[in-house]
Amino acid sequence: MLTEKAQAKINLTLDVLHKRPDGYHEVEMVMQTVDLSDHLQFQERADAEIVLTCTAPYIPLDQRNLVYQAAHLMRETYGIEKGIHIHIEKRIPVAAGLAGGSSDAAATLRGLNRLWKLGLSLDELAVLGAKIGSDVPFCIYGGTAIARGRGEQIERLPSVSPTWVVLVKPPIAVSTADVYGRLRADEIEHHPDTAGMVHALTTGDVKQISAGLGNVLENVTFAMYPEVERLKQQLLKFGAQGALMSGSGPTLFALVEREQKAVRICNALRGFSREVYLCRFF
Ligand SMILES: C[C@](O)(CO)[C@H](O)COP(=O)(O)OP(=O)(O)OC[C@H]1O[C@@H](n2ccc(N)nc2=O)[C@H](O)[C@@H]1O
Ligand SMILES: Nc1ncnc2c1ncn2[C@@H]1O[C@H](COP(=O)(O)OP(=O)(O)OP(=O)(O)O)[C@@H](O)[C@H]1O
Repeated sequence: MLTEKAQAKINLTLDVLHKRPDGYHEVEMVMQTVDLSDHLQFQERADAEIVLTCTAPYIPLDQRNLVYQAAHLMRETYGIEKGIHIHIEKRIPVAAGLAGGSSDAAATLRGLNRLWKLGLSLDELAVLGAKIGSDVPFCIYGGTAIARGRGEQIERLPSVSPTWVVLVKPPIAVSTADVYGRLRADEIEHHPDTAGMVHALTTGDVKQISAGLGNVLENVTFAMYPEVERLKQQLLKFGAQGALMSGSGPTLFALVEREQKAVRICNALRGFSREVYLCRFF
């Protein structure tokens, strides 16, 4: 049996440049993985089936699951007829803006590449991953990177110091397509400074990184779910230097310099939310 971890991601910046003729949005985002991860186990089967099991209920285990799509794509592309059982131990909150499904798909591509001894590079896996979803290529590499295009063009950045991250997820699920669908790309007033964030990351200074956080999807999700904005205000009130919504939301995060302070913020948040996580850049 082979295992693979699937890390959650946060968007330190998320900028939309314009809407494209193909319906997707041209983005520029600074992405970072954190050490909150799903655990996947791969076991070969004697038949030719793709079988999924998952610890979390309500997640589809058929073609709708991105893990199924990744396994199917690998078999089709490389003419593999072997069956596979993939067990997903879910720890990343679902429909949260943390790329849980995308990261599971990326881990499946990496895991099957090893299991079936295909010898593919990460760059080759990222090209396959883009066929499944815009966030999948970044999840193939993990770490710190700038994503451009519809999110699939990845420029990897040097790894940064393992900053503490407080995550809090309001009890709602947000559809990424809905949020992009409501965005008016030509009416965005404040674009985050991507280059500034890349520079701030090189200093490792949490204050400077926090000051540069920005996500143009925040206002769209806040308008749909005002409780997300209220929770962001709570996070700031509890002493976070900066806070931001990740991806299309609704998860919010704050970067914190010292562990003790991060623990204090988590404890304060637990009075308001059942889903609070303490993790680090990974
Ligand atoms: C919000 C982010 O998670 C930030 O990292 C990503 O931009 C979205 O990545 P994702 O969930 O992997 O997105 P996909 O599964 O490729 O697309 C879901 C839907 O989001 C919209 N979408 C996605 C990416 C993009 N650059 N422009 C878009 O308009 C499209 O309506 C698409 O149908
Ligand atoms: N392996 C998977 N894990 C979780 N959800 C999955 C998976 N495969 C498909 N899905 C479906 O995808 C939907 C979105 O889940 P996911 O957790 O990937 O969202 P997300 O974290 O908001 O992603 P992103 O940040 O890329 O927009 C869920 O409603 C779920 O039914």
